[in-house]
Amino acid sequence: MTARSVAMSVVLDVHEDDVFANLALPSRLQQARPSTADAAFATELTYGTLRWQGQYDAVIEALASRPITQIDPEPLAALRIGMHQIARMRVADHAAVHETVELMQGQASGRRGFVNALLRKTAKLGFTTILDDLIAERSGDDALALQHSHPLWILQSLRRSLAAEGAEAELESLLIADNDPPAVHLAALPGLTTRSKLGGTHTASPVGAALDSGDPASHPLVRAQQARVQDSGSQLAALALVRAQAVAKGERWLDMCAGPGGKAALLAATARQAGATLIANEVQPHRAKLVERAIAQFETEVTVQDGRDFADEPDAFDRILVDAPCTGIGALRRRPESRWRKRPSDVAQLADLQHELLDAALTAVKPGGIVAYVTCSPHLAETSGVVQKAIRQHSVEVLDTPSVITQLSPGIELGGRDGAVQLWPHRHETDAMFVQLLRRTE
Ligand SMILES: C[S@@+](CC[C@H](N)C(=O)[O-])C[C@H]1O[C@@H](n2cnc3c(N)ncnc32)[C@H](O)[C@@H]1O
Repeated sequence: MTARSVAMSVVLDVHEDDVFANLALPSRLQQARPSTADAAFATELTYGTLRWQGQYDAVIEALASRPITQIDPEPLAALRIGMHQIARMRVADHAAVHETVELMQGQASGRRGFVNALLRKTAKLGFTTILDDLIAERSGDDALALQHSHPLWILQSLRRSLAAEGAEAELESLLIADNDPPAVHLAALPGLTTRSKLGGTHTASPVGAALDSGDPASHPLVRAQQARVQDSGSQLAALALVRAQAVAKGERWLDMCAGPGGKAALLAATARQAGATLIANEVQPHRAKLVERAIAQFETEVTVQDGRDFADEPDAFDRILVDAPCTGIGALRRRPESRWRKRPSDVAQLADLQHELLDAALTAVKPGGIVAYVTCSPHLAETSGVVQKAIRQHSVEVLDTPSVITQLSPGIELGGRDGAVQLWPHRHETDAMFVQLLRRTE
């Protein structure tokens, strides 16, 4: 398999079978065993194509004079990866066209001809010229969405979320950051290693470092299970639960939605140091297995149940992390295809589930105990909306989350948000994590 055919097969599977590119690509590369340079080429071609798909589809539709939905999957995948080579990779136009059409070997000649003609036309007219004309035909958020390859509904929900903290002017910086492949962040597991041993540069998290380059899986401390790959925003969110108030020996902690176990590992390491006990829960059995693997060294119990059922265990925990299932639109940098997969209709359904999970947590936590409500989405319906509803229904004190995060990350610049913290890729170089700490007061 060549680098291009690896990219083509992943792009096709992402659309046809809903696979995740960050899982499919490594396994395809393992089978193909390309050189380091070819692996890098395949990675850039796959992720870049998925990230900028909004622009490529607009150009394809304009040149083909028909909607994307009327183009068969194979020619569409070939056109998308051909466009990415022409638009954003250092590949000569003739090579981009020729090599991409080669990927269509075995396909009907009509399909090959169609891909060939459209890519040639793109190269001849110039991708940027075609795109600029399309952007000029639109206005306002429609134009911005095309320019930055975001679905309109996501762009508008990001706009509303920034506006809620008086920072709407930062929207374009955020859209640019969303399209920037993020640096790999490591977390030093407390009690096992320290961040000064990780190398790289320090991040916003007190246990975090950003790697300049290299494969994180071969980092000696990752191999020794003393450090993990984890976004610094996620690190801060997990540590905020611990830092919210002093930990007493013997405390019981619950990570209600733990899969695949990133925050659970950080909490388990911290719990061991502090003399607390963590239970990590996950509803999906295959994700619970990932949690078991992530925290195997900590003798932490993993349960497999619906988090909402913890409502049947009132006053059982001193601290609960509700890292709720969400649209994930705060982590677009890491999951290039996710922006095209989510629908606006997902939000209301998720917000109901998020509310039920937070509701259960506020019952299962002891009076005086802490709940951290966390999402990797800044959407107001998934963040403040869920928290406000819970506050109306429970006796809780809304804790000053910004001051807890500032203790963890002195000097961090946080926007005002009713006691909550919203992190942003463009400002903090983290995913757009939302964190709200609540103390049960009854
Ligand atoms: C945002 S992810 C959690 C990420 C995790 N905390 C970490 O840091 O690795 C949300 C998780 O919640 C799980 N989930 C979804 N519905 C749930 C439910 N009703 N009860 C418990 N977990 C649920 C999902 O399967 C997913 O693994």
